[in-house]
Amino acid sequence: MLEIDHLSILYDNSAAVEDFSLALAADEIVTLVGPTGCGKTSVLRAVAGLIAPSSGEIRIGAHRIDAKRQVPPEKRGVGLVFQDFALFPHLNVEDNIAFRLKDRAPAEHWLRTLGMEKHRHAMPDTLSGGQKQRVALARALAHAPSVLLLDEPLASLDAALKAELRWQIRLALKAAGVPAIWVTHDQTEALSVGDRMGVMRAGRLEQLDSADVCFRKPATRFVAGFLGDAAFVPGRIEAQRVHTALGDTPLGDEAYAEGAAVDVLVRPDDLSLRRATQGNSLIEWSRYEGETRLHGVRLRQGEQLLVRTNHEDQFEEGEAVDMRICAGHALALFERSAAA
Ligand SMILES: Nc1ncnc2c1ncn2[C@@H]1O[C@H](COP(=O)(O)OP(=O)(O)OP(=O)(O)O)[C@@H](O)[C@H]1O
Repeated sequence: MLEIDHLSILYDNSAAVEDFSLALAADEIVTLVGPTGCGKTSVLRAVAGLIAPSSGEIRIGAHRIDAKRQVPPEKRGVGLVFQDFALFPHLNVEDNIAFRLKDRAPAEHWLRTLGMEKHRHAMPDTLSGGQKQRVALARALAHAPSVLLLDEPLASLDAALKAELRWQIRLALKAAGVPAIWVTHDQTEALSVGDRMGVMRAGRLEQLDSADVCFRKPATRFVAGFLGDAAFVPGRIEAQRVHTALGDTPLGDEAYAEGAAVDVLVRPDDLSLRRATQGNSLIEWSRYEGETRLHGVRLRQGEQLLVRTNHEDQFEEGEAVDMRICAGHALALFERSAAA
């Protein structure tokens, strides 16, 4: 059990984390994302016991930690997995995993579960990055932590390995039933492996929700833009629909007065393109992405929007097109007066 209650962390009187609250459910994985320097690692360091809270309280099982009451890191039952693996270079794989364990059965279990059985006698410097991270994870889980903290665990691995390993890590955490905070710079990772995700900005948690809610209904324009390409198209509420120059879309469950002026969050896959000599836009550029193509499309009134289409939809630079909102779901709305 981990509860973080109104945590603030100051370094030299400068706030790195402000009023941060998070309670993890029994086997819940929460990913933490945000721009560099927003305070993600500081939250983990405070939970691990490497720094003290300046104010607020952290509860880990029966331990209560605040500015005045500290609990040494080794007594907290917190497991750590870092980007740089932090394996003991002089111990082989199985001894790394079983380090300081009286009963080696959990080490054996996680060695096998994470597919490292045939490497049990290998030394760390003979392993690939992905294998090292499996060993680090196996070691952390073999010690039965009450909570696991992962700080950029996949940052030093290549893209294909990242995609495979992040899912293996999620499955292992779920099998272990251990709650975890998983810090990452990678939006795709944050969106795919967490039960919930927290988006931080300048020390504060700006949104804490499921990935789907954060992506589709971001609490702020910052969250909208941080999690993917985002354009804000002016719209007006009329007869329970949102009307824009690119067509109209259903109104969600937000309460907006008839006639209200809004900005509609439009992502590249919410738009479609159709060749039309008198269309509302011109193709400025197109980029092949494999399964899809990304197009920079300029409205005749001036603004450029990004549109993602199937790879079969090819357009020439300068070609006239009609750009329309094609999303079937309600798009997120922001008050027109809200500051960007
Ligand atoms: N030991 C320290 N002393 C002084 N300032 C620090 C210290 N550690 C971190 N900071 C500052 O606190 C802020 C938050 O840092 P932190 O490492 O928690 O951010 P982060 O979101 O993890 O960043 P990154 O994504 O780059 O790892 C930053 O402004 C950083 O410069």
